[in-house]
Parts: sequence; C-alpha cells; structure tokens
Amino acid sequence: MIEAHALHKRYGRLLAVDGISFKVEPGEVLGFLGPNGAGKSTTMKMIAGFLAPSSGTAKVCGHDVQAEPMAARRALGYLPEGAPGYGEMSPKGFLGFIADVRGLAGEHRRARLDAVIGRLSLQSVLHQPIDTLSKGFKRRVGLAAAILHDPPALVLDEPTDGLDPNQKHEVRGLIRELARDRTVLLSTHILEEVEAVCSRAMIVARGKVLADATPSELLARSRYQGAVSLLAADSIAARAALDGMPGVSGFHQDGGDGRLYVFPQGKPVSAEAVAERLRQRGVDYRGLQPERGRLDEVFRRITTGEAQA
Ligand SMILES: Nc1ncnc2c1ncn2[C@@H]1O[C@H](COP(=O)(O)OP(=O)(O)OP(=O)(O)O)[C@@H](O)[C@H]1O
Repeated sequence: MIEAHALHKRYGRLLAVDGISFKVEPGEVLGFLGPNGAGKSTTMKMIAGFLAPSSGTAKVCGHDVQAEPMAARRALGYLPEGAPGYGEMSPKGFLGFIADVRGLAGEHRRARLDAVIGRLSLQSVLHQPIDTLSKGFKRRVGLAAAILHDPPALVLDEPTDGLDPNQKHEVRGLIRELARDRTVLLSTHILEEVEAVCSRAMIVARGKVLADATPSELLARSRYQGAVSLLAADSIAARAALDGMPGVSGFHQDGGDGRLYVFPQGKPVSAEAVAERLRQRGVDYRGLQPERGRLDEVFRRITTGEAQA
C-alpha cells in the first residue's frame, strides 16, 4: 500500500505540493494527472524518499518514509523522470550494480536479472553505454531497475515517456500484469493511458488534488457522454429542428468538419429520436452517431477551473 497524508513541499516561496493525501491499495493503479508543474514529480520523490516533505507523511507498505527509510525503500520500486543516472555504464553493468545495492545474490540475483532483461527486451543493448541508447531504451532500463527486486509497491514517473506506440502497449501490459498483486502509482500526460491502465485517476493542479475518481466516473463528467453527433448540409436548420427537443441541453458545431454535437440533459440523447425529428422536419443529415465522454475535455475543465470537480 502507498499512503500520503497531508504532504506539503515548499521551494522557497513556491508551495509546489499543497496538502496532498491519498491511499493506493494492492491491485490498484492510481494515475496522477496534471498540467506541467502541478507537483506530480515532487509528490512522487517524497514518497520514494528522495525529497523530504516540508510537512506531512508518506508510507510505503506501512513503513513511514522518513522514520523507517530503509524498510520503505525495500518495499518500493521507483522510476524517476528522465534517463537513468550512470550513463557511462551499460545496462548490464547498471542493473548488476542495482542488484548489488538491493542485496540480491546468487541464483536469485541471476534469475531476477534474466527476468527483467527479458521482460523489457534489453538483450540487444546490454553492452552499450546507457548515454548512447535511444530515449525508449533508456526508459526501459529505468523500468527494469525499478522492478528488479520485485517490490510490492511501484512509483513510476511517466513510465511510457519517449516510447514508440508498440513499446507503450508493451509497457502498459507489463504495468497491468505487475499491478495484479502490487500497488502502483504512476504519472502520465497521456489521457488514453489512464483508460488503458489505471483503475483510478487523481487530477492535480497547483499542488492540490482536484478530482479523485475511476476513469469511467471522470468520463461521465464529460458533456460528450451520452451526446450524439451528425453532419447536416444545413446545420442551422438541423439546430432549429432539434432546439427544444426534450432531453437536449445544447449544441456545439465543430469548426473543422462542421459536425454538429447534440448534448444531453440527464440521460443519453436517443439517436432514433433525433433521426425521427430531423426526418419529420425535412432536414437532410448523415453520419448520425452516439458519442462517448472525452477525458481531455474533463481534464481541461477541471484543471482550468471551468467546472467544479
Ligand atoms: N528543486 C526545485 N527547486 C525549485 N522549484 C522546483 C524544484 N523542483 C520542482 N520545482 C517547482 O515545483 C513545481 C512542481 O514541479 P513538479 O516537477 O513536481 O511538477 P510536475 O507535475 O511533475 O510537472 P511535469 O508534468 O512538468 O513533470 C514546479 O513549479 C517546479 O518548477
């Protein structure tokens, strides 16, 4: 389990983390979302014991990060943002070094090294200096180091940053697999990643938690959830026909392709009812389709204060 209680971090006059509290249980993947500078990395560094909080506490598997740093670090795998340090080392040398730091020995050490090298597909770059690797390979070396000692809790700062789409897919699969019996906290800027791997998402901005919900609860806050859209040759006529229809709260016309979005009031807008009404009023249309919620819109509204979280 990973717990944060009223964490604060002040850098001079800047309050980078302003009272963040949460609990992540085994089997959960909590995604930390937020604009640049929201305080995500700072919070993760405090949980990983790399940065002392100005106030508040963090615990990893019941061990207070400040009071029992060794026990807390043993229980945690941490992937910092950016490339792994020791860039002059090869992945083989670096992972061997981490294995020693973690106190792995003998057959267990060999088995764990083989397992992470295989899982992160590092065989082809094992002897090349880390500094000379592509961004994606550097990230994979960092992930291998984080999971090497098979910790029960993981804190991953933008784990798929710099990976190509296939590698992103691979790493998301790995995270889902790891999360089955572990606790995972990860940060991301990729909203589709939240739907793909997270069981819960926390939106932070200016050091505060603005929303803490499952991805589907967040999607349900989108005004596109339950909407329908269509293309009409005469969109003014289409709007006039649908205006005042029960269950319709408003419209938006896309500036690009001209698609007209019909937003619901309460329950989803019925595509059949919209089709029937347009037919009755003699309005030509095509491409009528139901819409689903959009996380990017929810994220923008919450982080820019356009809507109440
Ligand atoms: N060592 C430091 N000294 C001073 N200010 C810092 C330091 N580290 C971070 N900050 C500031 O604290 C705030 C939070 O930074 P942090 O890196 O935690 O944000 P983040 O949410 O991880 O952002 P990003 O998504 O860009 O990685 C930012 O305004 C940042 O400039």
